[in-house]
Amino acid sequence: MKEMNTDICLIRLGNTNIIPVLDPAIAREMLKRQDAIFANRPYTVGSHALSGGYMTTAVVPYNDHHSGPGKSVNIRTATQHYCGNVIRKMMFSRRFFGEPTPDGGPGPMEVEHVAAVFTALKYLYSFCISDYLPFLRGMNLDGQEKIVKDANKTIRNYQNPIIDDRIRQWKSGERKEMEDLTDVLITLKDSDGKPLLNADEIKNQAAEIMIATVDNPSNAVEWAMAELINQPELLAKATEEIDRVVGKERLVEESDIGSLNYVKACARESFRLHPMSPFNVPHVATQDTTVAGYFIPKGSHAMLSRYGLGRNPKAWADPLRYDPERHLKDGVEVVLTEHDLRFISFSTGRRGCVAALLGTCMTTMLLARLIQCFTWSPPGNARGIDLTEKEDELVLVSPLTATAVPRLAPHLYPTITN
Ligand code: HEM
Repeated sequence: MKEMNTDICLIRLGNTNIIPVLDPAIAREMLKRQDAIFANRPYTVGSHALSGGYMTTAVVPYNDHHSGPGKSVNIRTATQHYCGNVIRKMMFSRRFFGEPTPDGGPGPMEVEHVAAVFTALKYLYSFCISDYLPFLRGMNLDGQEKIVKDANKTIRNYQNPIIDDRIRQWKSGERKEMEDLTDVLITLKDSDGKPLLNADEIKNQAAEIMIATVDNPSNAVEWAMAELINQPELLAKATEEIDRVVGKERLVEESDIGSLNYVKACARESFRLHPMSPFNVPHVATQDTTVAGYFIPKGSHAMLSRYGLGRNPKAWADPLRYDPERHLKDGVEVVLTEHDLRFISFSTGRRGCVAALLGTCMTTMLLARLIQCFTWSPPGNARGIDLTEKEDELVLVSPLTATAVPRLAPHLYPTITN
């Protein structure tokens, strides 16, 4: 893929009639502005929002089993809801919708919100006949349109009232300070100083950000944990690195990420071997081009195989083996981006992910905290984790469940408030 003609301009297709596509220019501007908002705070966006996961308290209630044999934890719930918490905090200044469960776990409203986001994501990559024959739109021939519309409605039912209220606050002058990404979207201006986005556009962008954030980090961390629990010697190395860099007196912070090379190598290996989806989002060539000797006529749909690239034996020795150490080189910092496309994490180029830094922070922080905070083993009497993939998706066939025993002092497991 290195031979790719850089003049090629790729744009994105796929269920776009139903799921809005975030304009990358707006996204970049937004992320830039967001940095500025948080720069004046005593915390960075990362350390504030990223510590908002459930993994230390709610999913693994500390007092239940600190000195006991440990408790079974659904790691998929923890990783998916962590991502939901982080992006809701950044978008709407609130981690949760509704009330949590009595033990502090994700309550029914958040479960519904996050589930709807994952449903929308699942169908983003599906072949949908009306994407190719638009006159079929609205007929719900393959059932996908209704599923995605319902999911989209659920997402918006939670988000849109907050956005409407926020627009009202800005109009009435009640709100003057920017707090989060909703404020950024509302106050973006065009070159004439007029609001860049109307209410519907803001709602579309918010829905897109929610959809863009949650699947990759949560899936990569779930797979990394499954692989590491099955290879305890690798888990021990990651734990040793965290204890050496961070110690056991405080939690991993965003500022530690640069030094956690082994943990990042584990996450990077997870992106290589276990991508969230078999293909990158579809693109279309806007002009004739040649890639690796193959002529690609204008208008062709280009689907890069995430699965195929990451497991290509020409690029990776023993490609099916989970081996984080293949990414370690003396004196070189491990990153989760891969611009040579030997596998796809954030992709690259004009339509590559706009949030590689945030995605790296979320993934590394989540994985590092899970490893730092608990000693993990297979659940019950199981001898290992079943690494079978689901038949129609690349996720683990069943949500990863493992036994967790806290390994830090009790005061380091704070109760998270909104
Ligand atoms: C580990 C985390 C993440 C990974 C691995 C990831 C990966 C990707 C990939 C593979 C694409 C498609 C690129 C292409 O079409 O070639 C993409 C696009 C995108 N991502 Fe991410 N992403 C992550 C997190 C995020 C987050 C946190 C946000 C926003 C807050 C985000 C926003 C976007 C947007 C807006 C696009 C569309 C860009 C465009 O179409 O031009 N991503 N991401």
